[in-house]
Amino acid sequence: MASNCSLPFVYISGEEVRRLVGMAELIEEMARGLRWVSERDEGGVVQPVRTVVRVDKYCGNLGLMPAYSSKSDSLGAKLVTFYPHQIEGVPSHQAIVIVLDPRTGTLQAIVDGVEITNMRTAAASACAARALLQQAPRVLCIVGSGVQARSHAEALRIHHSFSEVRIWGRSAASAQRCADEVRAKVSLSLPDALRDADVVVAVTLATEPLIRGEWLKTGAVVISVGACHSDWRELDDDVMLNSLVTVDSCDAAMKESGDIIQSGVSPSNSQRPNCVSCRQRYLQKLEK
Ligand SMILES: NC(=O)C1=CN([C@@H]2O[C@H](COP(=O)(O)OP(=O)(O)OC[C@H]3O[C@@H](n4cnc5c(N)ncnc54)[C@H](O)[C@@H]3O)[C@@H](O)[C@H]2O)C=CC1
Ligand SMILES: O=C(O)C1=NCCCC1
Repeated sequence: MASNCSLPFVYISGEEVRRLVGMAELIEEMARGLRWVSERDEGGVVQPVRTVVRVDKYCGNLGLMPAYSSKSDSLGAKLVTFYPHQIEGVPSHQAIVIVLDPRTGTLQAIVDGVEITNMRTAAASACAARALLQQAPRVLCIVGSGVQARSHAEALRIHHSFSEVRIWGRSAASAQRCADEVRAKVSLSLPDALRDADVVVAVTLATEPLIRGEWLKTGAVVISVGACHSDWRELDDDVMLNSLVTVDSCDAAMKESGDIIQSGVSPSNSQRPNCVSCRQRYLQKLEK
């Protein structure tokens, strides 16, 4: 169902989102949006770090994510729940997005946010890979075999032709299903999956470090998507302390990224420029 014309606003389903938005186009939109965010005041984006309401009784979380962009003149908010202890048949992440008229504040649309979250997250990772890779990558390793594993396999192939895509999952059966769906190879051992990988995507709900620095190729680009809670981890201290750590928002990373908070990496340390705009300045400095 695309919309209900008897309502004063439209409802856009996940299927409709998928039909209306292509991944390649979304990657370009994300690149534009990330640039505006990095430009701070000049970019015209007002996007406070999200508020996360903990639903401790059920080990759940509710994220409230409002934003306004003056350049695209768009106003809205996403409400997202993430419940790491999955119940069979219930997605671990569920969301809706509301779109408001920026001139009046009137509700214009309610959009299913599940598909948006799946696609947008992977599109942002594809932008990061494109910006950070120094040369054409050969091997992609995806750690995790859920929804984000699938969307990342799609998004990262748009700008790169990998000769090998590997999937590792803690459940071999789930990794195999995911690998079959995305035309990848399943790896039963994590160190083997990571060996010589040029791009590594971490998309699990792990709460303890899974990926060790000693298993990574020097120069690998590691895209950390999970561990988006101060209590969660995916990367060990070796990875965090011996890498150039680049984030989209220093404020959000310092509040939410378990890998950054618990390893003690500081985005304010100028020797390790950690946000996209700091990195751009750093790269310019290197070129001089
Ligand atoms: N940074 C961002 O903007 C976003 C981050 N995420 C995060 O990405 C991660 C993946 O999300 P989805 O694919 O949607 O979730 P999902 O529930 O579809 O898949 C999660 C995967 O993690 C695996 N897993 C769970 N616990 C594990 C453990 N201890 N060790 C190894 N694997 C484990 C599961 O078996 C499953 O393969 C989550 O942490 C999620 O919160 C999701 C959306 C946006
Ligand atoms: O940005 C998002 O959307 C999410 N981030 C962290 C986990 C829930 C969804």
